[in-house]
Amino acid sequence: MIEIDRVSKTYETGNKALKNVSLTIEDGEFVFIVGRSGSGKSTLMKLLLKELEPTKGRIKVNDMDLGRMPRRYVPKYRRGLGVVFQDFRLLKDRTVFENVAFAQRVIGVPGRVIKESVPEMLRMVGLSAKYKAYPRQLSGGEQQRVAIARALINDPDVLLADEPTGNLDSFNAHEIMRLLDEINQRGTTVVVITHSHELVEEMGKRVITMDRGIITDDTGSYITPERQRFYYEN
Ligand SMILES: Nc1ncnc2c1ncn2[C@@H]1O[C@H](COP(=O)(O)OP(=O)(O)OP(=O)(O)O)[C@@H](O)[C@H]1O
Repeated sequence: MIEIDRVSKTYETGNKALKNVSLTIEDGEFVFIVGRSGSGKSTLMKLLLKELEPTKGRIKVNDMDLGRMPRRYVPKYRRGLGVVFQDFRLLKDRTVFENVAFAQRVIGVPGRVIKESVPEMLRMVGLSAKYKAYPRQLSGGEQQRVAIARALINDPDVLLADEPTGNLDSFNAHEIMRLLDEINQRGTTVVVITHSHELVEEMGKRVITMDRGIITDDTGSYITPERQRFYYEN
């Protein structure tokens, strides 16, 4: 569960990126975060990744209070989250297989396990045939699938995706959304930041709208506003 409790973030420039934002995302939810440029979406993502610290308020992920997390634990915490970006961020000089395997190698997963886990993950994202290819030999949609496979290989509870379809055409964007939905059906909590109204409407999921640092709308949630209020008042 992700619990954001009265969080504000003011940058050194005086820019108030988030103003007293409270939000709960339950295990297993699929949530879109939308809002125009500068509304605070990426700031929220960076706070969740503990790349930034809130100016005020508290963030808990799976009952861990990020503000009290020892520095040495942060890399391990981040590895527990799957992250996907608009620009894929693959290793250009490594194959598809190696890009996914790398995430396991760095945490010391034995080679014999990787030999089984990577092909299985590539099957899940529909890229079994391309395991030997290099990123430059793949389409944008395929590169994003590799990035998703890499994000999921260590079995995170939460997948955070920042504009995952921003560089894709409409067909590939739909395919990636379908894949994220499937991943969510398998039990992973999925949080997607996007500008695409079309995709958001089609998916029929919870949509959190941000504007100038506050949440202006939260629809389609299976947590009622009453429950949210109860939670924060108790
Ligand atoms: N490092 C920074 N220093 C100062 N101000 C910042 C910094 N990063 C973001 N901001 C400001 O904080 C506000 C929120 O920015 P943020 O990047 O979170 O918005 P966003 O909703 O993700 O926008 P976009 O959709 O364009 O990515 C903006 O006013 C932005 O200019």
